[in-house]
Amino acid sequence: MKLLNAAQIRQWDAFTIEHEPIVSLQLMERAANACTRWLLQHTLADVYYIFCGKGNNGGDGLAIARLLYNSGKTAKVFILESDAKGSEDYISNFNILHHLSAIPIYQLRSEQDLPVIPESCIIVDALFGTGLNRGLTGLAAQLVQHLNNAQAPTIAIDIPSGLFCDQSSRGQSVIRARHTLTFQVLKMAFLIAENEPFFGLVHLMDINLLPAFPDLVSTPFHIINQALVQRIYRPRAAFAHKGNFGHALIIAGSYGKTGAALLSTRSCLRSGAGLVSVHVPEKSVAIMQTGAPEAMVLPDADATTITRMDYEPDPFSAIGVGPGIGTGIKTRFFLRELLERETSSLVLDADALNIIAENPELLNLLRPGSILTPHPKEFTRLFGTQEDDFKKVEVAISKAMEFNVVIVLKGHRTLVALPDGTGFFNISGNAGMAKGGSGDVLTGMLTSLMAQGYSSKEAAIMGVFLHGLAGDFAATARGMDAMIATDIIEHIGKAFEQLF
Ligand SMILES: NC(=O)C1=CN([C@@H]2O[C@H](COP(=O)(O)OP(=O)(O)OC[C@H]3O[C@@H](n4cnc5c(N)ncnc54)[C@H](O)[C@@H]3O)[C@@H](O)[C@H]2O)[C@@H](O)CC1
Ligand SMILES: Nc1ncnc2c1ncn2[C@@H]1O[C@H](COP(=O)(O)OP(=O)(O)O)[C@@H](O)[C@H]1O
Ligand SMILES: [K+]
Repeated sequence: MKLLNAAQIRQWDAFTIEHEPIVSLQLMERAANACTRWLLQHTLADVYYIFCGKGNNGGDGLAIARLLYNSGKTAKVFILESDAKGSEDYISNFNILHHLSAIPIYQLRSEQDLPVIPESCIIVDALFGTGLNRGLTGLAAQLVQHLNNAQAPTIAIDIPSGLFCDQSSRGQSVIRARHTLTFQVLKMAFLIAENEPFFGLVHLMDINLLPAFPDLVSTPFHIINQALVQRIYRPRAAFAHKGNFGHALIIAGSYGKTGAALLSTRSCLRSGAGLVSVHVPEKSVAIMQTGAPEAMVLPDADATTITRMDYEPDPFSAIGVGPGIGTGIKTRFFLRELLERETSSLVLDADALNIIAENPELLNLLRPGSILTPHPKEFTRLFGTQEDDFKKVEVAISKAMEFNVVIVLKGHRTLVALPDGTGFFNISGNAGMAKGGSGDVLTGMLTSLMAQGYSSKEAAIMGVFLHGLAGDFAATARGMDAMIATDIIEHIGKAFEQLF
């Protein structure tokens, strides 16, 4: 699914108005109706303090005030005054409201006008929407601070006021909403970690924009959804044999970190590979054979670390390397040798990435289409500190292009950055996965998918989606606090079932 920017969303509104046909004011009424329905269903308050700007976001707020009033609620409207005349639909809604004398309208012209806000009311933030074109200053910034200091919860309409849709809002005055009711589609701002304090829980309000529009525009950004992954997934043929599903090799573990090797191997086994081998330090062999009897074990010559390749890498259809291997000198030599000898693409995670970060020339040895799976700290070690999280997305994509690899920047909204310059955000997964071992599980899944012949782009998109979905099922079964990485593995099968 394409992730549109603010300008494209505006064009989509206009396209719908032109082709449906529907006039702009009716579209605003549709948007306000959807928000009002949500407010009536999900909030218990009788009194709503509705703060409006003079653009269309403010117009939404005025229409919501009227609809809440019609539903028996008390609505008080506060208008952030400016020299602006107000958008056409704002003015229309203002005129309707003006005739309804039961709804008080207060004009905010200076700090003295800022109202006392009762704890028991709901604040509706309709100051600025996707039309924000500069940071908030003056009375607007004071009002935002005033609302953020209030005890009453704030519901933002479309986007918290002051938050930019497509660029960083660091250092700006921004509404901190408990919920955001956003129209039709997610905005990029909601996928970026640094914005978490502002948008709260995001709810999509369907306003029936015409579905034909997104096909007409191009964007480098996409959202990974079930439909996309279903198109990638290839069901297993009934007459298939294990030779059809590749041979995956996991290189993982060191003394005290055999668990990382076990988690990657088990998740690799659970994700469909025909054969799975695992290269571990000699002392880990018995643990591996007991913990993952379906896998074949290649013992290292060294008792406690990975040091040597005593086998040819070529027979393996995919190799995943890194979880728990440490960054010791012999392991560093090993990784260099692997990168020099291996002719196909790899999945590189954890300490493999840390070794590369210390020896950046190794980046030039990566085969095209290799997958790197850094978490934010590993990403910083590899590619330096970025000034904000939007920049991080930009750098991930530019590095994917520069080194012709796939970069999976992990987090709540994992980004799959592709060498063709596009970026795919994953929206499955939950905070229960923020525990040691979850990343090892992802490495096993990606290696398994690559071994089965999925391209690195397909494997990365499908792998992060299934990993998150398995995490969501694990959270339902065990709870976010209690779930562990093993529970994610246990639910990989259920995640695959969603693709049939
Ligand atoms: N027909 C439509 O186009 C629809 C639009 N909708 C609403 O319209 C919103 C977008 O409306 P607009 O494009 O009018 O934009 P806004 O309502 O975000 O307001 C933009 C206005 O504020 C001014 N402004 C921007 N940044 C400012 C700043 N920092 N300080 C002071 N003034 C600033 C702009 O110059 C402009 O006049 C959406 O977020 C959504 O809420 C919805 O009603 C759905 C339908
Ligand atoms: N809050 C969260 N929401 C969704 N997914 C998360 C969250 N926290 C972590 N994850 C996922 O769990 C995995 C953690 O990986 P990583 O940090 O490498 O862990 P590990 O140390 O176990 O290897 C990533 O795939 C990440 O996307
Ligand atoms: K808003």
